[in-house]
Amino acid sequence: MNMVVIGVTGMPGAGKGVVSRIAESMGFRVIRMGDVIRDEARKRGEDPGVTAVRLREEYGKYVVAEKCVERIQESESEMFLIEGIRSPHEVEIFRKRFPGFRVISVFSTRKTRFRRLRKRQREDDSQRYAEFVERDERELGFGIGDVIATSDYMIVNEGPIWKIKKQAKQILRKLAEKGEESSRGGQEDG
Ligand SMILES: Nc1ncnc2c1ncn2[C@@H]1O[C@H](COP(=O)(O)OP(=O)(O)OP(=O)(O)O)[C@@H](O)[C@H]1O
Repeated sequence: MNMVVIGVTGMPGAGKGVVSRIAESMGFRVIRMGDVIRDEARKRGEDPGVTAVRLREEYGKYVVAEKCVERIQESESEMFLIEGIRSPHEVEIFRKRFPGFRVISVFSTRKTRFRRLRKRQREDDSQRYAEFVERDERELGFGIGDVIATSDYMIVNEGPIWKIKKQAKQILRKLAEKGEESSRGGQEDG
């Protein structure tokens, strides 16, 4: 089977994690760009938001994507899902390294996302709307809007959770099958 590499993008709280967990249950190896940054932030004793910006300043805009490529190349798996793509430069890297790379974006309104994050309460989740908006702005500054606008698939996640799970499963199954077809010499549809 040919390697299948899929990227997932979306604003904070949109539901990327839900898609990743479905992918994991289908046998995908999930690589979280946020974890790459959080690991580094922990080492530096910094806030992950600060590290995200500094890493790019210190090593350039490709650094997080390059770290993900390394993790993929070191792995034995055949199917990968990269969660948390934030810039068109990152997409460029993955497209170059992995032919057939596809991007799925997840969209939810700001109102819905804030409500979800307030409930989730992860270390970098804000209880204050102003902080939440600041985080949104930071992500938009990386060019995530362009990645969403040019994605190959879009899931609108405003309904019940089973709905996004079902849609994610359908898309992932299709992309996994494509990987199998191309390894048998089938045509890719571009
Ligand atoms: N359709 C939904 N209905 C109810 N809860 C949902 C739905 N989608 C996501 N959630 C919940 O909202 C929270 C945020 O979703 P998730 O963690 O997947 O977002 P994310 O896009 O990965 O955000 P981040 O970039 O901040 O990690 C989670 O607790 C998740 O379980």
